[in-house]
Amino acid sequence: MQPDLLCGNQAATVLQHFRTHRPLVHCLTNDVVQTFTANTLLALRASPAMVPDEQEAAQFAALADALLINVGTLTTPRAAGMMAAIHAANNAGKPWALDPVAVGALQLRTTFAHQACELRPAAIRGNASEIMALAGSGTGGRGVDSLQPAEQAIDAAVRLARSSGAVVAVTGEVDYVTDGERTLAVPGGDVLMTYVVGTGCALSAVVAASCALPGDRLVNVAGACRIMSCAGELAVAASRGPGSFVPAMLDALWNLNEGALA
Ligand SMILES: Nc1ncnc2c1ncn2[C@@H]1O[C@H](COP(=O)(O)OP(=O)(O)OP(=O)(O)O)[C@@H](O)[C@H]1O
Ligand SMILES: Cc1ncsc1CCO
Ligand SMILES: [Mg+2]
Repeated sequence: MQPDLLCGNQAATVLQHFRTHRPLVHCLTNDVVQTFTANTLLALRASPAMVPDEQEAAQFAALADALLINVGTLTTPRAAGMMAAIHAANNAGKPWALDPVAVGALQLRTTFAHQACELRPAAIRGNASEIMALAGSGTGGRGVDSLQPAEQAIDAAVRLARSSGAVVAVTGEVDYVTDGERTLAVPGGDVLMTYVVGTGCALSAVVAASCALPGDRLVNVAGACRIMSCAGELAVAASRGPGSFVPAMLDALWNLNEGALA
C-alpha cells in the first residue's frame, strides 16, 4: 500500500495548535539532549519540564498535558521513575510517547521498551533500526544510529502500531507515520540533521506534545514530523555546519509559518 503525503495545510494546523494550546510536556529523556529538547518545545511555544524523581514524576505526569519517555541513557532507578510516570499518565488519561533509543541489543532498555509498549503509548517515534527491533524484526542499529533506511521499516511500524495501539513514526530521509491502517509519508529534512545529536530525540518530544493537541492523532504526529523536517531544511540553508545548525534550528522553529510548511 502506497503511503499518502501529508498536506502542508494539515501541518500548518498542527503548528497553529502548538501556539494556541502551548502544551505542558513532561520530558523524561536522556542526558545528552535535555537542553536542546527543552528549547525545541519552547521555540514552538510549548512548555517543557524535566521531572525525573520517581515520586515527583508520578505526581507531575498526572498534571502535564503529555509525557515523553526516552530511554537513551536509561538506568535502573530512572526506569522506575519512568514506569511510575507512565502509570500516572495513564490513570489521568494523559497521552505519552516512547522514543526507543538504541533498543535492540542492549538488555535493560530493550526489556523496558517492550514492557512500555504494553502500556498503551499514544505514539512511538524512532529510527528504522529501533522500530524494527521493537517490532521483533531486527537486532537494532549501530548504537543510537540507524543501519536501515526508513522505507525498510514501514512494515515493522505497521505491525508495531497494531500490536501497541500507538501511532508509530519511523524517521529518516522520508518519515513514515502509521496508525496500523493508514500511513502518511512526510518528506523534507536534511542529512545534516543526523550529524547533530538529538534532532530525533527532540522530535519525539514534539510528537508527545502533538498527542495533547486537538485533532486526529495520526495527522498530529505526522504534522510534528513535518514541522521538524521543515525547520531542519530552513536551518541547514541558514547555517554552515553542525555547530551553527543548532541555533538556526531553534530560530527556524520559532519563525516557522504556513508558507514554509506548504
Ligand atoms: N537522510 C536524511 N535526509 C533528510 N532528513 C533526515 C535524514 N535522516 C534523518 N532526517 C531527519 O532528521 C530528524 C531525526 O531523525 P533520525 O531518524 O535521524 O532520528 P534519530 O536517529 O533518533 O536521531 P537522534 O537519536 O540523534 O535524536 C527527523 O526530522 C528526520 O526526518
Ligand atoms: C548519543 C546518545 N547516547 C545515548 S542517548 C544519545 C542521544 C541520541 O539519541
Ligand atoms: Mg534516536
